[in-house]
Amino acid sequence: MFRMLIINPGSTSTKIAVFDDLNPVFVETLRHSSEELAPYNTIFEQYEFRKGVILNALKEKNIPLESLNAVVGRGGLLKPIEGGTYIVNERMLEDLKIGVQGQHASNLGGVIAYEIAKSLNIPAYIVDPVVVDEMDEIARISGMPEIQRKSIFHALNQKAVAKRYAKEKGKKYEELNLIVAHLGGGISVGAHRKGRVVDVNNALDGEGPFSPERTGSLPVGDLVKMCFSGKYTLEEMKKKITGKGGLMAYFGTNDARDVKKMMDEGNKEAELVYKAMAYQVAKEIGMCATVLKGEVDAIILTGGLAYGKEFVEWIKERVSFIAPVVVYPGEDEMLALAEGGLRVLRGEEPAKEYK
Ligand SMILES: Nc1ncnc2c1ncn2[C@@H]1O[C@H](COP(=O)(O)OP(=O)(O)O)[C@@H](O)[C@H]1O
Ligand SMILES: CCCC(=O)OP(=O)(O)O
Repeated sequence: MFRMLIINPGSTSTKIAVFDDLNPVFVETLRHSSEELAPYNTIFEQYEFRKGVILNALKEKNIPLESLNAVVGRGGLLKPIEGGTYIVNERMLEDLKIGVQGQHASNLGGVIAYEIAKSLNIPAYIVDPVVVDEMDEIARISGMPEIQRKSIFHALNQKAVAKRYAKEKGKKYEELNLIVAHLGGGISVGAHRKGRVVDVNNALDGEGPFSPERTGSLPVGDLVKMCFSGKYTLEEMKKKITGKGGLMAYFGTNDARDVKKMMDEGNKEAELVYKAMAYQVAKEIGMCATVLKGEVDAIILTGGLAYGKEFVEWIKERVSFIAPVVVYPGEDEMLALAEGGLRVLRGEEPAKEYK
């Protein structure tokens, strides 16, 4: 039996679990409000806070660190790589620390996993990081030669729920065409063609639907004017797009439940913006249907926002004509991380090396 600590830092939460093989000993989601994270200017500044939260959870559950055989973290903004389980090595650590493709909480997954594992002399892994890249060449063309579209998305959960759906239908993931919308702090909508995510919006950096804390795509001309208005620094503009965009910008909260409450209390702006977020998700799903030439076996809605019944209904009413809609609220990421770690610990596959 192998005992693994699983670490999954998201933009609005830290998810922690301990698995004995594939049996969860405990799984916990600690949500972080925007106020709680406000004092930290960079993701890396959150290191001690997030690590502390993880070590406290282990202490509270009376799980001795020495009982662990490996630590598995959600992987961050590395260079584009193929999916799979990677050993955390020095080169990866460096790229996670500098944020070679940007800043996101998942960068801390590998770093914290490495630090905890190092002190125990056990291995640290990451699985299917947010930079898994299976995009078709045609999808990379942006319309401006200097800019290429990038694959940055909830690869771990999108793949995990797509495989779960396939299993439930008695099919192979590689036999199906699926559209998966991960609705979390960031939102990504991916076109999965026969087991490959051939197109997906960059969920981090100004593409796709707006989300609890991101703007998604914006009218480019207006954005350029704002950038050159002299009112904002580069850092301020970046924060407006990622971290302080979307629901945060309109209402000062990244918690969709707060916005729902405002809507229920009669706030018309809250209703309009919450509905607009669902509208943009539906439009993105429609785009993915064209990528798959209309041959779509199912549309899967997942992530924290998929717990919102109205939110799901607003999407469904616009996309149900494309294919059956299946809802898996929350995520399957913790089990997917444990599965990825265990395959390597059991010697079923070698850990990949990040170069
Ligand atoms: N019951 C619910 N109804 C509506 N939204 C919810 C519910 N539970 C969580 N959420 C929203 O889901 C979002 C976080 O999703 P999650 O997938 O956990 O994010 P991340 O992993 O990116 O931090 C937050 O905006 C949160 O308010
Ligand atoms: C960086 C892409 C994945 C993402 O947006 O994750 P969160 O929703 O956890 O912020």
